[in-house]
Amino acid sequence: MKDLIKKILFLFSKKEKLRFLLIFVMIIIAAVLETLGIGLIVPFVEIVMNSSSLSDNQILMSAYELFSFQSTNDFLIFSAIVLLSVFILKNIYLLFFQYVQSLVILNQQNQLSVRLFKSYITKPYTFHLQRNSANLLRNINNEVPRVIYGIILSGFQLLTELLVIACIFILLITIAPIPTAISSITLGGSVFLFNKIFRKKIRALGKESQAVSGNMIKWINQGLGASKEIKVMGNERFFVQSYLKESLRNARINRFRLMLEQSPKFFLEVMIISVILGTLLIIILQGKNTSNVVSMMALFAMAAFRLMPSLTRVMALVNGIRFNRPAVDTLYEDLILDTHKGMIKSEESSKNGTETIGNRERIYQKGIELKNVSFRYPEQTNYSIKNVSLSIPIGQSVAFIGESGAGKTTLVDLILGVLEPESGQILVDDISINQQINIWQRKIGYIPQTIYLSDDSIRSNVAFGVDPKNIDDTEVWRSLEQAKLKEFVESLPGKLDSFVGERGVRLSGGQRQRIGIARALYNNPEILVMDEATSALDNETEQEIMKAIDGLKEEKTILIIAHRLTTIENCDIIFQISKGQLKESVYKTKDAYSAV
Ligand SMILES: Nc1ncnc2c1ncn2[C@@H]1O[C@H](COP(=O)(O)OP(=O)(O)OP(=O)(O)O)[C@@H](O)[C@H]1O
Repeated sequence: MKDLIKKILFLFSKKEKLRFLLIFVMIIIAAVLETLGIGLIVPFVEIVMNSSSLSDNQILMSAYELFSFQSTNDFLIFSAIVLLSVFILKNIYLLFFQYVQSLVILNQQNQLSVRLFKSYITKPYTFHLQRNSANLLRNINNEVPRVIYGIILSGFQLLTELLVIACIFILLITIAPIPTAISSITLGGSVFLFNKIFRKKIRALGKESQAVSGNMIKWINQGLGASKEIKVMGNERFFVQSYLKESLRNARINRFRLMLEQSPKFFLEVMIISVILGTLLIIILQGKNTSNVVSMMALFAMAAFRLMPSLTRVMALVNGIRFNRPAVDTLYEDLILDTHKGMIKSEESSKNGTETIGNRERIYQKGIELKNVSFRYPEQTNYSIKNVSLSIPIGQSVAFIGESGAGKTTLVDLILGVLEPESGQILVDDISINQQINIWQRKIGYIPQTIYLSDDSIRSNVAFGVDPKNIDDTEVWRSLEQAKLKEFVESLPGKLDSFVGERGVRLSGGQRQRIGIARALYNNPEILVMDEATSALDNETEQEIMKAIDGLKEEKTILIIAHRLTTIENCDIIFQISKGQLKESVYKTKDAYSAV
């Protein structure tokens, strides 16, 4: 419990917590108004049924005298107006409360989802290598609402119900201490036992439900994501069956959960009836007179009538909170990791703050230098890069070659700064890239092996992640021309506005690759990094693009990972990588040689 509260408090800022406190206060006022409304009906009905009861009620009598009513009927009309006004005010308040509650709750849900998305998108690349995107999607879309509704809102409702129960308990214990004490112990004990028996099961179900909902998204993602391969292989059935299996697990969990939600009601009814009967027997055995017994009976029956739904709700809410508990753990773990990382990052940037700002417009002059760099992927024992030292002078074009799995992509990812070396240093113009990561990455145009295209226009795919109102069409056309795609785009009826389809399905493999190249060139980067970017192209197109890239050689530093010798024939330096190590360096131009 303490741990749960600590984690919840961590998830929200001080301002957000205050907003929740406001909701809680408003819930209590709503409960008081609800009770007041019901409470006022009883004396009103009493006066209607029997006007002489007016003189028995001190409060009513003083109101009667204060306003100097002439007859009971006048007083009745007045009471009816008061009662109606209380109900109108109460309902206006409740409407207002519902509005504030949905405003705060939905806003909080929104804020937490955005915070989580931001945290995922800014996490190190290694985080994404280890986590399945289906689970991240589930956390943002399903787990956040589970925390907001299943924990926060349920928590407030639980507190309100406990408050009501406490009030009724105080009332009962002052009127009939012994029967109340005995019945409370019996009832409380059995509720405690019931909870103890099912506590672990509910928590386990909550955890399982979390895993299952992630798996369900995963199977849909995989099935729809590889629809072509699946069609060709004809194994649609496997994916449908795998989804069905998870979906059935989900149904079983929900069936269990619903049973556990419903069963307290039946369990409590039996318990309350036994307690009332037991209490009556105690009262009778205590030898009190019959009229006293009848009024006690009425009191206990009324209390039971009010307590029953409250207790049922308390148990259902406690179960719900337990079921949804794993969602808090997941968000907490993902966000606390982010906070620590964020703290390190902000410390680093403040340390180098002056340098970072001062060099925003800097142009690299010397080169990139790797000093004894080693790297291992998380949870791996083998090093993917071992003790690599090399220099890349600015303005040179460099090729990385080597067998499949040699470590070329890993080495380039280290230079890009998306992976961090376990040991060694990567310097650009004698400064570690860690200390200038934002500036460094802004200077790079990167073309990966597989280009991710969004279901958007060619314009937005080339100027990827740029606000549409800031996109410069001249630059888009310029980069399309450099990527040898201008003619094709000009031939399309929609030109730059043409949509490429999900993951670019409306384009050929080569066209997709060239959009990727245009994207990397859009910002006119100083450094161009190509990871087998032309491997999907036919020889002729590749030659054409490489010619265009060669044309950029004067102004850019170019890093290319390539398999085909034709791709690298014009490079100044060739680094051969083998089993994570630098096996050979070939310097083809005098310039490159002297610069190293
Ligand atoms: N996310 C990862 N987790 C664990 N090991 C990885 C991961 N990515 C790559 N590796 C391993 O690191 C080594 C180097 O991989 P890398 O992708 O850098 O090779 P490569 O030379 O680019 O190969 P290719 O030419 O086939 O693309 C390989 O042994 C690979 O299995």
